[in-house]
Amino acid sequence: MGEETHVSTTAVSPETASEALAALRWKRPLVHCLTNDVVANVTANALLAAGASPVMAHAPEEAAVIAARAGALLVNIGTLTRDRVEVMVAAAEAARAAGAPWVFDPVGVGASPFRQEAAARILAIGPTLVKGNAAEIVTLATGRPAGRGVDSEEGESRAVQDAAVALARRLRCAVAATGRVDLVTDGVGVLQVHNGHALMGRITGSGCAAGALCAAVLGAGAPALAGAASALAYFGLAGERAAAGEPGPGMFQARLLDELAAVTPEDLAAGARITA
Ligand SMILES: Nc1ncnc2c1ncn2[C@@H]1O[C@H](COP(=O)(O)OP(=O)(O)O)[C@@H](O)[C@H]1O
Ligand SMILES: Cc1ncsc1CCOP(=O)(O)O
Ligand SMILES: [Mg+2]
Repeated sequence: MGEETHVSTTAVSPETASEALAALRWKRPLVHCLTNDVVANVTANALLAAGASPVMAHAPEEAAVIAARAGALLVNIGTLTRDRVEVMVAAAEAARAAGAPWVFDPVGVGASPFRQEAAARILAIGPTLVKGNAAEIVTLATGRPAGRGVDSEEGESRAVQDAAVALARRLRCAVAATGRVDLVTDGVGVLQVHNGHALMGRITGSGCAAGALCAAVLGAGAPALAGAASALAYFGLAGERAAAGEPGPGMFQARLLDELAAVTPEDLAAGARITA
């Protein structure tokens, strides 16, 4: 892939991130999650801790109805089945028709042709934001599987940024590629979110929670680029605080939930590290 150029965007200010969190706490958006079996519980807890209202509903009889009434929809393909693909397509179409933001998390998309084909169908509906780890974003952008299973193994590189920008341009939506530094782009500007801690990569469900928190912030009214960067800065700051004292992965996961609840908009104004 050749190198893409991007123009510099005004960095999302810590105040913008702070306002996004305040709006989330005020509006308490209903976030409909079509997510995987591994992380459903921790995702619901993360949304509740943040101040949003989660609902998990996979049944074909109701998924589209609930998606149309929710403040935002999350579509996460972590534990996909043929039936779930149909439910995801119907729910995403309903969210789009209702004008609600929806986030696509292509968990482990490089793991099998089945996931790649499902992702292509879902992406054709037009998500507001695609949020994946670096390998998942590279896979979607290039069509060549990267990563192993659901893990990234993709370092920061110009190739990841180029992939995110190319994908955003092709899909005409915002794209977030997570890792030690998260990249968020609308295909024109690129923001870097420096918040976070290495322990976040040692527990399952941190990427999935990041996608759910992005959906919550967008559901509270934030625009896609600034909203995704704000949500990732908030999550990263909670991770930094949870890692104080170097807990093991188990305690860290519990403390991460506590910190999602404890971080205030004022804390985020002081602690968000987002650059252009
Ligand atoms: N080494 C790291 N340093 C700081 N933050 C990290 C690190 N690894 C992951 N994160 C954070 O953890 C969350 C999940 O990212 P990632 O591990 O890339 O996703 P996934 O779990 O989908 O593979 C993101 O918010 C990201 O910023
Ligand atoms: C381990 C695993 N297997 C299928 S989905 C899943 C969870 C992935 O969670 P995350 O993307 O947040 O690491
Ligand atoms: Mg993930």
